[in-house]
Amino acid sequence: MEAALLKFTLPTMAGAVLLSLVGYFLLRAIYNLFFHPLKDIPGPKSWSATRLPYIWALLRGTFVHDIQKLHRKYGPILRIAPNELTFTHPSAWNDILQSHRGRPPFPKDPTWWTTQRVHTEGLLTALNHETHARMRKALTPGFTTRALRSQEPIIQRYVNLLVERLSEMIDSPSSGEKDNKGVAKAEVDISPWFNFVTFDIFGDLAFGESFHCLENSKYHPWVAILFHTPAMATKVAAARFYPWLESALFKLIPPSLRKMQQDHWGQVVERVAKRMNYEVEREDIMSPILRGNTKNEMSLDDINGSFMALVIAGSETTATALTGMMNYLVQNPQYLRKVTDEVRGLGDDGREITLDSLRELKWLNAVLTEALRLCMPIPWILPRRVPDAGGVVAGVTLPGQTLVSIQAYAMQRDPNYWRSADEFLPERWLPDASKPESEFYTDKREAFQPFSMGPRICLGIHLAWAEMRLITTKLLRAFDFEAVDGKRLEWESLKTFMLVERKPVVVRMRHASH
Ligand code: HEM
Repeated sequence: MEAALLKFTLPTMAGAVLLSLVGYFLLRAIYNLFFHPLKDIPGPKSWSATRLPYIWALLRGTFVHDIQKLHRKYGPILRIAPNELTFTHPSAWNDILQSHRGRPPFPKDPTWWTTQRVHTEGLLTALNHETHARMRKALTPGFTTRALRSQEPIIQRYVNLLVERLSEMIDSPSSGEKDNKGVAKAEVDISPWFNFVTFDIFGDLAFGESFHCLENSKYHPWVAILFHTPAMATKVAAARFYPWLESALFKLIPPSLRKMQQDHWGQVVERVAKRMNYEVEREDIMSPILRGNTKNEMSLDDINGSFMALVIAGSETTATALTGMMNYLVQNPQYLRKVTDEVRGLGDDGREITLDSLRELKWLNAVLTEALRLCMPIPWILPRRVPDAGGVVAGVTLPGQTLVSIQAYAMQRDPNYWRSADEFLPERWLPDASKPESEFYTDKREAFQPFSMGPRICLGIHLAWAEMRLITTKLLRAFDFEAVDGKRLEWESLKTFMLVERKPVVVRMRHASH
């Protein structure tokens, strides 16, 4: 009798729970569509009603491209979840990220930034405005143009090593070959080489020792782990939208990946401790922190947490921009010729090419800027949370707690702002392009903020420019580059998990013919 009752009640109860859940979701969806304060903001109904399409796009890595299509359809202000909007309106940069009349910028949304369980808070993950400002003040002296000058020999050393290693590849019987005129050549996937050089530079600048990626022609095991981090962080964030599911979803992350993360954190802590325990003769990023930290502005946890994030922020981004630039240059040989002629025109008197000599080169800066426009390394500025008092973005008054983000990739390719928006046209950044007679005169340059703005503007902007200019210049002076038929990469096909997916960019290289 009892068994029969159990048989009857269990399915009934399960059915009742399921029905209540469906009912709850249905009622929420109806509320979100017809009664929510954001109900009048344009956007697809399915995205406005529930967060499921958003999460699905995140997990598939198609988020940035899906949203780009939605912006084209619905305009620059778009509802992409019940309580979340995203913008391709240029004024969103200023409205969201700058301080206004004494109120700080909108804080980062904890869903994305709450420190993962294994490590401590740092500059990138600090949500509180005062904590962020304190850390930023302590870290900034290592990233000024003055600091960069004293760091230049380190950067030069690794860029020279990059050239040497690629040169060996052309001459090596295993990777190179001879063309029908007897000239040595090699087909090289250039993409990892940009990572090798930026990781090695950053390792030396931050921890006083290289990761030896260039020497070994492969990623340091620690660096390899970093490639999993953005995809994993995306999954963690997706799980956080349903807090009651979070623990269960965390368990889906493979234990091997969790262990990797813990090992990585352990290695950051070890490297930071090692660097803090010895004096270096040259200036690096850590020097000003150690010198200026007399009142303990940065605790050891703060330093560890900040350097953990800096390794990715400081290398993967620059490598993505360089990869994108090379991909577009080999597919557009007319611009490759122009910038190559320019950097080879710097002369060859045996003296080192200095960073200062590259600042004003117009084609060099134009191709890099155009690459940043089309291949934005951070395609989506992650959501900020409107404070309780509410706020205004792009002229729309928003209730407190609304999430707001900026679609940099979509904005930088929006035909409403850019002439021939999807085409690689570096001349739009030449000085003459700002004259009324130029076809690019109407380009909306304020829509382009590759390093963001406000108190959280990229800390490494000077270092990024220095690396991009020097690496491009030295490569183009040393080698002739060419596209390889059948191996062309379409940048638009790359997925995004916070950062842009990396795929081979195969180029044919020869020693420079001049
Ligand atoms: C082309 C290369 C780079 C691009 C396009 C880039 C872009 C950006 C953007 C858009 C942000 C703002 C993200 C946000 O607030 O959500 C940012 C922040 C940041 N970047 Fe970069 N970045 C680059 C290279 C670097 C380098 C080389 C470093 C350091 C070595 C660096 C360190 C940082 C740090 C620490 C932050 C956080 C700043 C803060 O919250 O105060 N970045 N970057």
